[in-house]
This record gives sequence, structure tokens and C-alpha cells, in this order.
Amino acid sequence: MMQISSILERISLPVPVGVPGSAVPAILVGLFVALGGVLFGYDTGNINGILAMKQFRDQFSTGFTDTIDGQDNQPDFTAGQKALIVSILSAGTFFGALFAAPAADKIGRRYGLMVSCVIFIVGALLQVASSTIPVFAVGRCVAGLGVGMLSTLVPLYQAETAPKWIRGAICSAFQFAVTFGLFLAAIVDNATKNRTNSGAYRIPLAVQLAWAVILILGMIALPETPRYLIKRDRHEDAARSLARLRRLPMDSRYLAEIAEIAEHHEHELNLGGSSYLDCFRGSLGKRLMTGCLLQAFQQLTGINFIFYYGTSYFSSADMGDPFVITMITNSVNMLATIPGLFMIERWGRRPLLLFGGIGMAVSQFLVAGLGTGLTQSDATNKASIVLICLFIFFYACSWGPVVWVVPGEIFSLKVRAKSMSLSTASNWLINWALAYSVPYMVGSGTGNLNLQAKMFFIWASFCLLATITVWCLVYETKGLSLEQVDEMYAEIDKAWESHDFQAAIALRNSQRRSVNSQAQPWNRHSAKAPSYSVHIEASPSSTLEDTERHQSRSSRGTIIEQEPTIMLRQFP
Ligand SMILES: OC[C@H]1O[C@](O)(CO)[C@@H](O)[C@@H]1O
Repeated sequence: MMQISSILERISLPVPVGVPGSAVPAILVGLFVALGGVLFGYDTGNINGILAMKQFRDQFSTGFTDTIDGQDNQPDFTAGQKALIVSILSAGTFFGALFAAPAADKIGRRYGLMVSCVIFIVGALLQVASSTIPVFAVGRCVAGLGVGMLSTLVPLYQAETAPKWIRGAICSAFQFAVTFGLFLAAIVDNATKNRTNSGAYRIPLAVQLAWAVILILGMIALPETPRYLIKRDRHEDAARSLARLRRLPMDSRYLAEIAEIAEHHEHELNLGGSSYLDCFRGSLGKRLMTGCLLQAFQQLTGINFIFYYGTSYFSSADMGDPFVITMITNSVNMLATIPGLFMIERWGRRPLLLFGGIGMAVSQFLVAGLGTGLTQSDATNKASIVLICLFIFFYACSWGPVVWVVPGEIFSLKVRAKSMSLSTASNWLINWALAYSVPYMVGSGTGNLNLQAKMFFIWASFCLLATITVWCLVYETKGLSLEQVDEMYAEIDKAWESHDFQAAIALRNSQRRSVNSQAQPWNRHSAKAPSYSVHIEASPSSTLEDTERHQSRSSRGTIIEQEPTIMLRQFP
């Protein structure tokens, strides 16, 4: 950890001028918890290879046989058994995502993450120990609960600890970890598949325990998020946590950020409650719709058609060695996430989603056109594979990561965990529905639609719909603090005008920087670390008008904000 920290110190990060403290601890913390993404990717990815392993089929088959690799009467699973084994995980993840909110609000983001890992470990152990389908399925469902919780809690933890100027990249690291997990699962499955004992499937299943144990051990040392601590009225602990994350002394005047967050939270609570019902009201409802639609459309892009069913699709379409193609698609997926980490901070969330949506739609329309309009040849197959890789590229640098970033940024602290968990649950719901129905849509034979390459017309159309949704609903959150995002939703009615708010904030920040550069650090000579209590100069019934008292608007609608009256009172 120390070494990574000194390496990062040497890498010259383009830290904005005037940002106090160091970003390194928060970056390391954000990257570390992204390990939850490896668990996610590995767990969802390894079943593909395990189901195909001879040792696994011999052990778990209940008597159904099939012709496999040219050999008759091989033990196998019925379609129903396969559907159960594969989709039971998504059922667990869906409920896990929903359960994450009460856990995050009651015991905290940090303990919530630890509990998710413990649940995951129980599920993984059940799978390793199992020798029948029912026990294996229960193990997958329990592990799914853990993965579902993690997929809500990791982006939540990252969003609440990251400095605003690099929050997008840090939260995107979660998706990079997911793709790395998928890639690793393919490699481990391939490495053990020819073993002649139960190690063939038990080793890949046991490997996932390692990620969970490492995550728990790390979480023991990491801080709770300052925003959760504020939510629980533990302002002094919040200041301590922020001081650790920004490497600031406890007497730094920059810890006044705590008071700003607390004041803002108080203000938001005065505007309305924090129940599940409140998540659906007013601008919070609009934000929930944004989060849920983004997560749902991420699955409707058809990405898991490639990652869950790609192997069988490529072999049935006779496109070459399916294992090689799977390795290629996995590598493109992982590598193309890297430019996404930079683009999200350079371009912003909205342009990147629009770019990715259009790119995915065009490439998939072309795959569909090639697959249905022309007679299949070696050349058309190769062209299809290139276009599928292009689709994965557009997905991996945009919709893959951004969809985990935006929900972490758009919700008010009071309902953040609840709204994020509902958004994430939408992702898993559609994931499950597609995992279940796609085999019937592509498959041939009675009862199946035999759509084959026509499937890509469906995915491409969803990509177009997704792009329109982004245009109408997604506000640009790049560079804003989570509290400024709330202000933006209060001020700006139309998503496509959110850019104006960005410009106003940029102006305000540059004015602040010039003031800060002349100011003396608050309480610089204090020998003892002070304790804080937040004193807000507003009546309990304060509403939006209080905020507006501190703001004046120019005739063109630009907000010019004067400093709010926030006092950090020092305990004796
Ligand atoms: O990278 C592909 C993977 O990314 C996800 O969409 C999550 O963001 C998974 O459902 C998918 O398997």
C-alpha cells in the first residue's frame, strides 16, 4: 500500500489549482474498494465455463444426456436446469441490491460492504462444497445476494469519498474491475477445465473467496464515508474521515467542507422527507427515473448477449474458434474501459453516453444488416466479428462505466442509498429477464423464435432509445460536488441546459481559488486537534429561499453565489 502510494505521489496528477490536501488517499481507497467489481465480474463470468466442464456435468447431471463434442450420451443438463443454475444468481443480486439500502443507512457504507462480502463467502463456500444442483443453486443465490449488495455499495462508497474533480474516473474503476473479473474467470476456467478431478470446477469457485477476504481485510482499515457520518450527525467523525481522505490536519480550515455538506443535508431534509416514497417525489423522482432507466438500458444494449451467450452464438454462426473469440471480446471489453476513465473527466458524463449510444447503435445495425442481408462467407463472418468488437469498444468506454458513476452522483444524501439501490436493482432485473429469455429468442426448434443475427436489430434499437433518454434526462455532473448537483436539479429544469450550470460553477470556482490563494489556513497554529460542531445560520424551517438569499442572479440566469453563512464551532 505504501509503495503504491509513493508511486501515485510521483505520477503527476493534474490536480486542479487551489484544491487543498492530497487526492492520493481517496484515490487509493476508491481503487481498493473497486475490488468488489472483480468479485462481480468473476462471479457472473465463471459459470459459462463451469457448465461446459466434463467433471461438473458428470457430478451434477441428474440423468439427462446429450451429444457433446461429437460424443453421444454424455451427462448434461436439461434447458430448465441450465436456466435455473445461470439465472438464480441474478435473482439473488436483485434482492441483494434492494437489501443494500437499509444496510447502508443502518450500519453504514463500510460495514455494509463487509457484510456483503461475508454473505458472498457463505454462498461461495456452499458452491465449493456442493455436489448436487439444489445446494449449488442455493450457493449461487446467496453469493448473488452479496454481489447485488456490493454492486450498490461500492459505487456509493466511491462517490461519497472521491474528490469531485476525479470522482468519475474513480467510480469508473468499478467497471474496469468488473471487466477484469470477467477476463480472469475465462482464464481460470480455461486453465482448470481439463483436470480429471473435482478441482476442475472447485478451484475456479474457490478462487473467488480470495477477493472477498481481501476486501474485508482492507475495509477494516478504511474509513467510513464523511457523508454517511454527517447523515448520522457524527460531525466530528466526519471531519476526521475527511481529514484522512484528503490528508489534511484536523485543524485545517479546509475541513469546513464538512459544515457545507451538513448544512446542505439539513437544507435538503427541510425540503422533504427521506422515505422510499420520497424517492419518487419531485426532482428526486426524476433522478430516480434517470438512474433506473440508465441501468436498465445498460443491459438492453445487448452487452450480455455477447458475454453470456457469445460462445454458443459464435459457434452456431460458425464464426471460428469460440474460445479465441471469447478471449478477444473479453480483452476488448477490458482494454476499452481504460480510455473511458479519462474521457469521463474530459468530456463529461452526458457527451460520453451520447457518443457511446450512437456508436453502439450504428455498429449493431451493421452486424444485423450483414448477418441477415448477405450470404454468409468467411469475409462477412470476419466483418461481423470486427463490428461486434467495435460495439464492445463503444460500450466499454461509455455505458459500461458511466452507468455506475451517474447514480452515485445525482441523488441527495438523504435518499442516496435507497435510490441507488432501486437503480441497481433495475440493472439486475433486466439482466435476469434477458438471461432467461435470450436462449428462446435466438434458439432454433419448436417454441423458439430463431432470431439469430436479427437480435442485433433489437439491441441496436434499444441503443437508439437509450441515447434519446440520455438527451432528455441526464444532467452533466462533471466537476460538481454532490451538493452542487442538488443545487443544479433545483435550478435547471431541462437536462440539456445543465451545461449552463457547469459554466456558472466553473466561474465561481475560479473566483474562489483566487480568494483562497491569499487566505491563511484556518486555525493554523492550534496545537490541539479541534472538535467540530456544525452551526447553521438558518431557522429550522429554512427552505430554498435561504439559499437564494445567498445568491444573486444575473439577467442571463447565471448564478453568482456569495459565501453562505456557515460556522464551524470549536468544542472547548
Ligand atoms: O462489461 C460487461 C459487463 O458489464 C456489466 O454490464 C456491468 O456493468 C455486466 O452486466 C456485464 O457482464
